[in-house]
This record gives sequence, structure tokens and C-alpha cells, in this order.
Amino acid sequence: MCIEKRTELLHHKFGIAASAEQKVIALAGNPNTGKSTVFNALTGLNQHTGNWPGKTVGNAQGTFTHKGQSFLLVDLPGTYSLLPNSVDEQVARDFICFGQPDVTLVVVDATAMERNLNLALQVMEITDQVVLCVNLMDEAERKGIEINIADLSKKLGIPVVATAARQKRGLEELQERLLDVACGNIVPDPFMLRYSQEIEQAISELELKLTPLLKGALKARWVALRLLDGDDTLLQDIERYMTEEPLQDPSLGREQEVSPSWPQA
Ligand SMILES: Nc1nc2c(ncn2[C@@H]2O[C@H](COP(=O)(O)OP(=O)(O)OP(=O)(O)O)[C@@H](O)[C@H]2O)c(=O)[nH]1
Ligand SMILES: [Mg+2]
Repeated sequence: MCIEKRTELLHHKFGIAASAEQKVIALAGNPNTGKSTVFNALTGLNQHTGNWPGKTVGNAQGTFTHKGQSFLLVDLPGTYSLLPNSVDEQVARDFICFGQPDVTLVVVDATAMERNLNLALQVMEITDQVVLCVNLMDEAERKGIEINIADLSKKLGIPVVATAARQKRGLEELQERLLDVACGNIVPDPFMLRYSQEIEQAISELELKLTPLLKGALKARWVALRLLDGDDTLLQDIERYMTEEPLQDPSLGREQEVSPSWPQA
């Protein structure tokens, strides 16, 4: 999508005023992982709060500049998943999918990695442009939890930064990695969850049909997974946010439903 079109989309559909040269960062994560603390530490007083258009869910936007590059940071509601079961999850998913952020920064709690990585894996299915922030490192250290950040980054295929946002630790490196991914100096190659053979087969068949329809706007594999899961809200959202050419292939119905199950926390 060209920059002018994205600026227009952000303004009209999400109430976000980003300038053409700004890199847009979506801040996602489980509740209480320190997203707002990271947001505040990075943006300081350069913040603006309101509601998401048509929703009673709070929306905070803020700006910062790193090495001459301006960033607009959007603090998303805390969620455990991106399946649209609640308004918070819908808001987070819609922005990550359709707001076309340059990077989605997933903030996880270093003391509860297993539960938190579930959301990170879901984001990595939607977009390659992901940076992981392992926050609350001071708490993890206090509890004797050790995390091999370099190994985690290698296994996940995305940049991973350790932070203790309340103490403002690790934020410089976080800004560096955001700049790297936003500007293309680092091209993440996220680890993909593999499902059963039956589901993988169905995904491949749907991907073939979806790829030309989606024209790179969304990952065909992820849309295929959502369709197989019977997620009607995604088709509505595709029409709402990509209104120029709604999906019209009648064979993309629900008859092929087999439910892939998300890894449970
Ligand atoms: N010890 C420690 N506490 C932190 C750190 N980061 C955030 N906190 C604290 O964790 C609590 C939750 O932080 P928030 O920034 O509100 O978390 P959040 O993810 O925005 O929470 P929701 O918006 O409710 O989902 C607050 O009391 C913060 O001060 C950290 O790195 N170390
Ligand atoms: Mg918050």
C-alpha cells in the first residue's frame, strides 16, 4: 500500500493522524505486561489519548524520534489472543491486520513466557514485521528465571530485546531494533506453527486461491487459517477495511471447516 493511502486509511478508519514520513508501531501484549510503561517511557509527554472510532475502548498514541526517524506509537488494549471474542481483541487484531503498522511490538512478561508467547505466535502468523520486547526482566532476575535472549531470537526468527521498562532499562536497544525492522535493515523471518497434515493440506489449497485475491495485503496462510476456523468476522473486516475490492471467490465459503486449535496457555 502506498504511503498516502495508508495515511488516509489510518485517519479515516482508525482516527490516527500519522504523517507520511512517520513509522507506525503497534504495541501489543497480554494485560499487565508493561505496554503502557514502555509506551510512556518511549513517548514521554508527546501523547494523545481518546477512543477507537465507534468503540468505548481507550486509544493512546504517542511519538518519539530515534536517529532522526520519527515514530508514531499506538498502545493497543491488552489481550490474551487475537481471536475476535471481545471488543479489545477485535480492536487489537483490526489494527495489526488492517492498520498496516510498520512494526508490531509485542511486549511479554519475562516471568510468564509460556503463556505470553501464545500471543506473539499469533501476531507472527499475521505479520512478519514483529519485534519482541521481553519486559519485567528485573522481576525475572529476582525470581532466578534466566532467559537466553539470543537463542529466543534465533528460534523465533525475529529481533528480541530484554527490558525493564519501569527502570528504563533496554529502551535504547528497543528503539534500535524498531528502527532496524521499520526501515528494512533487518527482515524478520518468523517461526510458523505447523498444524496437522489435514489442516496443512486445506491451508495450501486455500492459499493458492487467496494469494491473488489478497495481493500481498494480508498473509494468505493466516487468512486461510481463519477461514478454516469459521471466522466470519474476518470477511466482514476485509470488506470494511479493504473496501475497494471485496473478496468475491464463492468457493471460499465455510464448507471446508476444520478447526485448527490455537496452542493453549
Ligand atoms: N518491576 C517492574 N514492573 C514493571 C515493569 N514494567 C511495568 N511494570 C509495572 O507493571 C504494572 C503494569 O504496567 P502497565 O504498563 O500498566 O501494563 P499494561 O501492559 O499497559 O497493562 P494493561 O494496559 O492493563 O494491559 C505497573 O505497576 C508497572 O509499573 C518492569 O519492567 N519491571
Ligand atoms: Mg496499558
